[in-house]
Amino acid sequence: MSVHKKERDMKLELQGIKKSFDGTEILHGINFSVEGGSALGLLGRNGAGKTTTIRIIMDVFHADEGQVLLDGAPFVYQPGQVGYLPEERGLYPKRLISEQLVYLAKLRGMNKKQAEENMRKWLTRLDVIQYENRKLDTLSKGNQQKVQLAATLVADPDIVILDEPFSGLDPVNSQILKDVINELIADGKIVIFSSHQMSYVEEFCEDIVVINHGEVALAGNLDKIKEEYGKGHKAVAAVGMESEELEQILRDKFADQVQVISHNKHHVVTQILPEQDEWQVLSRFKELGIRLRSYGVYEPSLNDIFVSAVGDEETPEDIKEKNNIGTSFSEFEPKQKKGLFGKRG
Ligand SMILES: Nc1ncnc2c1ncn2[C@@H]1O[C@H](COP(=O)(O)OP(=O)(O)OP(=O)(O)O)[C@@H](O)[C@H]1O
Repeated sequence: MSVHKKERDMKLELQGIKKSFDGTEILHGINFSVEGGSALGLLGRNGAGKTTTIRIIMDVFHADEGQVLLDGAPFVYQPGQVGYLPEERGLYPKRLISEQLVYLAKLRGMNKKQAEENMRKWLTRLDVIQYENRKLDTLSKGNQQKVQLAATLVADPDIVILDEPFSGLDPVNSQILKDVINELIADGKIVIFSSHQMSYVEEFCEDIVVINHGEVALAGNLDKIKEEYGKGHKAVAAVGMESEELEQILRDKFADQVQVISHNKHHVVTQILPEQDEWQVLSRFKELGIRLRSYGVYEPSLNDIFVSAVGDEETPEDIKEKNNIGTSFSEFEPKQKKGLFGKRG
């Protein structure tokens, strides 16, 4: 809202956030920050602690330790300043859409005229204005979702937190929402976007934070993370061979020259071992009669990065073990971790 600080200057920071429920610590010291005019992807497996983190920002829960800061000062939650689309949507199914939105806008500090104008503005922008005098539960799932989004944005919040906003939207409506999110970013808002749909995260999040078992497993600028992650890695594919078969050959016959990092349907990701020569690796393929279909720079997807960061660990002990001996992200570039990763513990 215009009464708040100019959005573009804003910086929201979480410092050392810890939270326990019934004596069990769920968040072990969450640190991240996000600035106005950018979107942060808040990622993590189910139960990692994303919603709990958001609820602390929203002042639903108090942190046991740590603090939330806005521009360096303790953040005092004000309803008009933050728009939150929770995973479990919050509107009343049996009430008129227009009434609910106007009510929410007034609750968040707007006068009646502003509230009515904004209700129409957002219903129009999201292409659901034709339903303003209908009850929510008479709309299709996708249109209900768009009304929920209008309710999130109705008071023009400076900070927008969206939990799986694309769920239930068809491609046309997804495009409308993508455009709206890009407009929010261009307007200088802080956008926190929590989703398991990596393609959307890649599309508009400048930075990401991956929470794993209540800890920040990976954080930073997404382009830089991709660069770091792909550094020194080659994606290899061979003619007439599935990735699994090629991976086995690499493990059996190339163990002195390359390390296998991972594989997917299309290729095996490798790293040449120190002191080894790439040309010798290529000639060994030739000696073994393996024709390469492709051999080139590995460009990781966010999905690859996410899986490497959180793996399939079930316990913190597994994470530690994996970070020491496995193929987790932190192993790839151990000396480059500083500044890119959040601290553990
Ligand atoms: N009010 C609560 N009381 C007790 N435990 C809770 C409470 N809220 C969350 N938890 C626990 O905290 C952990 C993190 O939950 P949270 O909802 O933050 O995960 P999430 O990352 O948002 O997961 P998802 O992707 O499935 O939504 C879970 O183990 C959950 O059971």
